[in-house]
Amino acid sequence: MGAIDILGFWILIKIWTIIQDFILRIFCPSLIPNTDKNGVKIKPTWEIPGPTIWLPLLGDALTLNKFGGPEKFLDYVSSLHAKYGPIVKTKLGPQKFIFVNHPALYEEIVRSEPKCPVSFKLPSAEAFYEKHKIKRGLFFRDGEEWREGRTLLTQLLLKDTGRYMETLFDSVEPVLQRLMDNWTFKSGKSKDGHIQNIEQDCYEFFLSAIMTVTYGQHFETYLSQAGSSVTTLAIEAIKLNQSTFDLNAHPIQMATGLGLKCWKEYEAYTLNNLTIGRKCADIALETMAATGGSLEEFGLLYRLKNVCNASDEDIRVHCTDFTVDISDPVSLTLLWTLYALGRNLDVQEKILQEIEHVCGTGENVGYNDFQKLPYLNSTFKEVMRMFSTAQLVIRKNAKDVVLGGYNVTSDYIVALSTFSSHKNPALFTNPEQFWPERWLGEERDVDTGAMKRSENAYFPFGIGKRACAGKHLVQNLTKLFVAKIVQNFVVESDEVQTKLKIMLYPDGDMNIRLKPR
Ligand code: HEM
Repeated sequence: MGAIDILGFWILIKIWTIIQDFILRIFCPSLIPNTDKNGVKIKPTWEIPGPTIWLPLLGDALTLNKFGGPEKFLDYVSSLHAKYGPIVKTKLGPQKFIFVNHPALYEEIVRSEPKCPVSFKLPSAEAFYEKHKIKRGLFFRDGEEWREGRTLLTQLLLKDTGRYMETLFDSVEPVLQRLMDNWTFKSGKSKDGHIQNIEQDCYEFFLSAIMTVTYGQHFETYLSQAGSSVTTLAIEAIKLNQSTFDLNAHPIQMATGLGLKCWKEYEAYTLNNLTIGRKCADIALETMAATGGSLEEFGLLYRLKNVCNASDEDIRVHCTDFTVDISDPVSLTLLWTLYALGRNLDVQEKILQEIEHVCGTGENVGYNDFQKLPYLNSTFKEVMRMFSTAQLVIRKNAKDVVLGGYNVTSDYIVALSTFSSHKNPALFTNPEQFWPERWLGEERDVDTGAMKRSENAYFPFGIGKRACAGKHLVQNLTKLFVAKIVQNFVVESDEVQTKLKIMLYPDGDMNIRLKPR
């Protein structure tokens, strides 16, 4: 074979490779072998391990059903990781999922985030927006609109949190005291200290606390002028959560098209919430304009208007989010906190001893004390590890991304489960044990001495650029709550299992008993 023949053959092969690549790129883009910047081959999406999908319409829904259906979704995800490893591909109904469960993969997700990561919205929220086009806060924003809102909320809630936060949290003290009085009364009425309707009490406390922080101590006047009350908002928030769960268990087009009860309820509660929230913000804004106002009197509203220079429309939208849209994760966190304390009497005693040592017996614990209360801080971290109410962090990518050496096409949503990660025995010693001490030092493997815990495996408030903007607020509010509880009561609780209803719920009645100290 002469040199010309070899060259001809080589050219033919090259042309064939180009044609093959062209055909694959058009018809099966996920089959194209790719390489990363170090020349390492990137494997196609279909090579990601996962259950074989025999029924394209159902996907792996039958296996999920074997675990107990959508409420046991987290157990299903953990079983996939146990069987297939830290990166798993599956399909449930029409939705394609990639689940990841390793700190290195979370880091990759954060590293490859675009300037404005796209938010994941539940189908119910998308359908509501499609129909009503009401402007919403950060959760519902993307692109530049999100970036502007995020900059505003970062300035408001995550930066310069010293003296300003102290003032805000001081204003919560009377709200907390009212709750203690209510629970002292309720526990006295029952033989064993059982607190009736504790879930609603947690919602009412959170709503009162966040509204005090957002609008100042006169919030109840604005709320009543807007046509509602804390109790009504709490009851509707609980009902809204149920209808959101019911609605998302159906194909959304079917639910909206047939006007199913869950869609009608969801629509009515959401509309009502948004109307009340916006009215309340308007009334508070008018009152502040008329009186001049101060941080002590008008809380975040004052700061939004006078320090952050936010527009009235932005103020309406964000304050509505804080006050009528975020009650579920926080109220449930308070409930799980009581549960965890109730199962661990020794933890309550240690927190109380620490408080008495640092602040004195019976003294109010304030925002500035937290840095001197490491055991209280660790207890909060441990509650959020074991009972992280937002159990799934979801990313919807606008473009294909590379994860764990695989190309992940944009038709998949990428989901991280705190349930799987926070209970991974490779990363947390005895993960099923409630043990605040783990956060006080390093966790090391008993046999090898190697570092065990990875901070990156812990993400109760999400990861990357879209991580929770309200995390400081929640941390501090919950710590005030815990301090007050252990100063006033001994908490007891009966064991319950968990279930997923968008958020992490108790699977059964939460029996909390409070014995006054
Ligand atoms: C225990 C209570 C809470 C939990 C567990 C929680 C958790 C989360 C999580 C997991 C995300 C998504 C993060 C991601 O996708 O990576 C998020 C986003 C967000 N949270 Fe929270 N959150 C809580 C309370 C709050 C509160 C009280 C506020 C406001 C006062 C708040 C404001 C927000 C906002 C505005 C976003 C959207 C951020 C964005 O898209 O840029 N959260 N939260």
